[in-house]
Amino acid sequence: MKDKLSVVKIGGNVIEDEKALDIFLTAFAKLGGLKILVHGGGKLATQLATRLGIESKLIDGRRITDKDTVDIITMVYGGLVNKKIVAQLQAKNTNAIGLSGADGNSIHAHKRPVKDIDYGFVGDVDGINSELLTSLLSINLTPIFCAISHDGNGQLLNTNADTIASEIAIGMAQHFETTLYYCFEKKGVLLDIADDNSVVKHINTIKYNELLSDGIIADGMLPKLHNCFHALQNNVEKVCLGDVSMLDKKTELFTTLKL
Ligand SMILES: Nc1ncnc2c1ncn2[C@@H]1O[C@H](COP(=O)(O)OP(=O)(O)O)[C@@H](O)[C@H]1O
Ligand SMILES: CC(=O)N[C@@H](CCC(=O)OP(=O)(O)O)C(=O)O
Repeated sequence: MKDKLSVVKIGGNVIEDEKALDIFLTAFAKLGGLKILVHGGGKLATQLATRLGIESKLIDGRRITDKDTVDIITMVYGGLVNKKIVAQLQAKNTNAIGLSGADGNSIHAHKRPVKDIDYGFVGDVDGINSELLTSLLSINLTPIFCAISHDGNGQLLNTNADTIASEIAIGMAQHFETTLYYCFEKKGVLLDIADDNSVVKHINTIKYNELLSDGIIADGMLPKLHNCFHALQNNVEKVCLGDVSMLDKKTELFTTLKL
């Protein structure tokens, strides 16, 4: 029998709100068993870029990452957001260790090839160092990942945090019975985006295709669910989407995805 592992991705709107972040980190600290946290911080990167007079360009939610932008995301994701989360978890008695994909060669990627669009320094993940993560977990450290990978030739690469979370879950699924949680500000996948309680509780492949063709899934939810099914197709046991009460088991109202 494999041990259980939870890989949790925290959404951008939760990171931005100090109170919501504190509530989330309290729930994450209390979560039993082995766990890994993944965060982005896209909106904060856009805000810093604006303050520095650098324009942000996103296509379908993916950031065009030129040389200046890779510096900004390193400062914001790898620095500010990652270290704040680690410090706050230490205060909640969780021995967290902050990592980018370059640290311990934990997430290896290659620069996305230019097709119609040149995304610049954006990485598509080749694989994760599951042995390193297993060792860290075995000495009671909780890895906290930002949305940065590396190419092995000295280049840091920007990688969407939802993708980092699903790739970590896939890589770890060979060692652990892995559940992937996407924790954001909504209660789950909603049938009606204006109705917070219209949660679709169970989604399988057939339901997923129905929701897609009915146009119920839009914006950030499109790549998120793509990542979810990619994880399920690659040995991840279960994927759940919901707000913080999903994590501290205070509600049954969240979305569970299975193939
Ligand atoms: N059917 C849906 N149910 C829930 N959220 C949806 C749906 N369709 C689109 N969304 C949007 O997807 C967003 C979550 O994706 P994203 O903006 O990438 O956030 P995150 O930072 O949490 O990854 C929600 O804030 C919501 O506005
Ligand atoms: C390539 C790419 O688009 N990377 C994302 C990484 C951050 C992220 O995913 O943040 P959220 O989860 O808060 O949206 C970006 O720079 O916006």
